[in-house]
Amino acid sequence: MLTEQLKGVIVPVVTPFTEEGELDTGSFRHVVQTLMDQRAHGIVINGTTGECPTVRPEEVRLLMEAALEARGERTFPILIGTGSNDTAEAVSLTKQAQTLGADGALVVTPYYNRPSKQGVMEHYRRVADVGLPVVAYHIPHRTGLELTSGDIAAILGIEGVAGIKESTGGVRNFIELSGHTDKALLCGDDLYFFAALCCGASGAMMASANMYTGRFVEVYEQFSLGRWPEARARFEELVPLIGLLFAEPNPSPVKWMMKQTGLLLSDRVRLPMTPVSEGLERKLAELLFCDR
Ligand SMILES: O=C(O)C1=N[C@H](C(=O)O)C[C@H](O)C1
Repeated sequence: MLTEQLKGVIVPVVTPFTEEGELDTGSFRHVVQTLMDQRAHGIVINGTTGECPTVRPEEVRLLMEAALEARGERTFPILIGTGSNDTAEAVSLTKQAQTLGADGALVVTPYYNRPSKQGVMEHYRRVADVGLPVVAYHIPHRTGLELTSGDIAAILGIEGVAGIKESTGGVRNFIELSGHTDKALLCGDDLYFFAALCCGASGAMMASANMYTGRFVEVYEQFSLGRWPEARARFEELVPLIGLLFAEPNPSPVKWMMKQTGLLLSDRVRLPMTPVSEGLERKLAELLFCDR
């Protein structure tokens, strides 16, 4: 069951493009390999950080093939983002993810059309019926749909839903859900990573962990060993980085950094996403420089 594997640092991987905006599967394979070498606990392909709105299903197939190649025989959960505000499409994308060999699907709540709670429940029931474990993704500031912890508990009660990625910008839902579900609670808000662990999260899905993955993993490892002050100290070291990576729309800042460190050949994003400003480049460079 995927639920037990949904812990630690799960990285929503960036989708590398060439300078011309074509998919760069070679860099993607290299990034996945690096994430595994740095002890990440899993990845998400085609998440928000993977620029899902502009990545086509055929490209998701190519990314998955590259990730499977990098994984080899290792145990390393690979999830694919299959969310849509059209239930039929979310079902179809989840079926595709299952066929491609994914271990689970990350399914954001239906955005923009603001369905009723009943509609949201039915959406998840239909997607979970595909038979691929589902991680629901609650991110009200992006979707325009806010759920209560009671609503989330109801979604977690659906058979086939393995966990929730929670990005409400706080820890209240972790406090209210922890101890009331055996499904995985994952933090999807990088700045709350340590706080969420303290409030019952089993791990996090964080865009920032594309960079310095091993350091994010150390926070989790220290926490798991009960060394909370050490975990907190490690996390505090990462706070300035997280701040800068979200100072402009994700994933442009993290792609820029990954290019500087040689992880990516290009920091190209697809419109409507735009490159980082020169001002932010300077701040990111300072952080990279100080780190050497
Ligand atoms: O790609 C993701 O999944 C994440 N996206 C969030 C966002 O961009 O809002 C941030 C989080 O780190 C993971």
